[in-house]
Amino acid sequence: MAHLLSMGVTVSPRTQGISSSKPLMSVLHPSSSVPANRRGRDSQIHRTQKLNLEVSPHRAVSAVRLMRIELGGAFADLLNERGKGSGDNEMAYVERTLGFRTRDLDARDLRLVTDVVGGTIRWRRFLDHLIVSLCNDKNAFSSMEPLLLQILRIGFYEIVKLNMPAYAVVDENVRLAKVALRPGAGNMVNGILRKLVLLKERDSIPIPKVEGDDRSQARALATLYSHPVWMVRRWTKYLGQEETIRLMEWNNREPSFSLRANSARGFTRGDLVKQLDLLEVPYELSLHLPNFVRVKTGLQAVIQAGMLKEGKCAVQDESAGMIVSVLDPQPGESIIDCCAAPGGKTLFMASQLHGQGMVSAIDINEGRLRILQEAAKLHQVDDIITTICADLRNFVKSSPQLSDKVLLDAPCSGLGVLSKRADLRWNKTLEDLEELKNLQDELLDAASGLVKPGGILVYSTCSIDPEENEERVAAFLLRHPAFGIDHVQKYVPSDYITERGFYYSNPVKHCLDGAFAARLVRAL
Ligand SMILES: C[S@@+](CC[C@H](N)C(=O)[O-])C[C@H]1O[C@@H](n2cnc3c(N)ncnc32)[C@H](O)[C@@H]1O
Repeated sequence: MAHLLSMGVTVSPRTQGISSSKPLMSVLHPSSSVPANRRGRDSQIHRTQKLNLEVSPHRAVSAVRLMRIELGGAFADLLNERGKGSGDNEMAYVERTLGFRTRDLDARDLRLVTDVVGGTIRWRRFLDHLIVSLCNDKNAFSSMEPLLLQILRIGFYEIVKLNMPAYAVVDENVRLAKVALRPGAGNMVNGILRKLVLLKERDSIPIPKVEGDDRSQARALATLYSHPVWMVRRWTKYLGQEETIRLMEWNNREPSFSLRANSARGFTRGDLVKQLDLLEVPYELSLHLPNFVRVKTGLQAVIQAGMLKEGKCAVQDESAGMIVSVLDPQPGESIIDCCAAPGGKTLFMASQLHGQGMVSAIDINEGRLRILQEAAKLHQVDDIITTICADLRNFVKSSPQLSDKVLLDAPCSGLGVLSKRADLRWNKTLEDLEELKNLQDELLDAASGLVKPGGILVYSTCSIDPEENEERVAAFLLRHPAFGIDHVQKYVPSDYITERGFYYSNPVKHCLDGAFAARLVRAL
């Protein structure tokens, strides 16, 4: 289940003359790869010879992970069991990339890697603004080699945002640059970081001023709160400047997570709470969903205790859980989940059928669908889930099957989950949004063809953008007069209901991910 949480990262490659398809090792150390047949035989000697006890492990691991994310389009996997929980896996990357290992990561190092990688990605625009401001030669930034840039970003983040002891941060990052690159790189890191420390001591870090016309203000806010300018402009238009700032502050906070006890395995919220107590993981009970608890810290302990792997619980935001509440699955019903993978909502819906009924889970992505199938077995709901790998738009043409309830959890911009998906803000463009809107319309048309007369169609997204939400529903209703809005008052708390009777969770107001759902009923 942990991979359901993977943070897909495809930050556009900052190529700087380096092809993103080249392995990182060949980029940094072209001659140091070890032939596969020698690796086993020499591994013990190799491990000891390459061990570097001077470099701080969390910084080496963070720098390499940031490189993988930015150059390789790798997955951040901030919560992935293999990515984060296993120091061995990380260390193999470090060794392949930097040419040495550090001592193994302990629990504190692992927490620091999560904080530093997530924070450095979130604050990238702001950190780069500071780095550019402090470079003597402005070209130095644009031509900076990728590893050096990541080391600088880490140092800046640790000093400015984590308020870590400044001179220790300088020393550690200088050492990393010297060992991983060359002495000259260490000197450069030393010069820039020391400048930053001085400015911080004098309280004169160069902060952009929010002034001038709308465009200049948006640019300054985008730097100050580290978001793309287009997002700031768009949100200012819909929400006003104050709310936009609050939203960006929310997106920059460390996210909290919710766990859903898997009732299909007979595991209750009471059982979950007992286990969390044993693991000393602090939690709050969800006010709205009986199977959910919120955890701010300690998710790693839950993962390491094997609770996700055993299918006892799943990580699922309450905002996503309430989309299932809007659909309101009942035992005996036939449900089609049109864009199902990796299956968070499919599994929750299936658990509510108590073994009676059927969920058909359709998705175009075979790999993600496989994750769903495995999770369904773990969660002991595989007997009532059928997976279908298809483009929904084609599936509907060939399928005569009509269902009681249809969920279309549409592909969307993800603008409601930027606090959890640290990198997402840098991957999305305004053009993506336009393309997505067309796809959402086509998928809505297709999904509506699967609803039986009197049946329910739920359209949902994890976006806070009205053009992906209310506007898509309004356009759909114009095209499909046989459908009407079914007010969600019976299904979610009133605080989450919009004027038009849709479900909407607002990150700033509800301290959850942003999500939207419309419940539409087909005339008899
Ligand atoms: C927002 S995600 C679904 C998340 C899922 N409902 C959950 O709760 O885990 C959107 C999904 O739509 C799928 N998708 C995109 N285009 C599709 C299409 N034309 N037909 C079917 N599935 C599609 C993607 O592969 C992706 O898995």
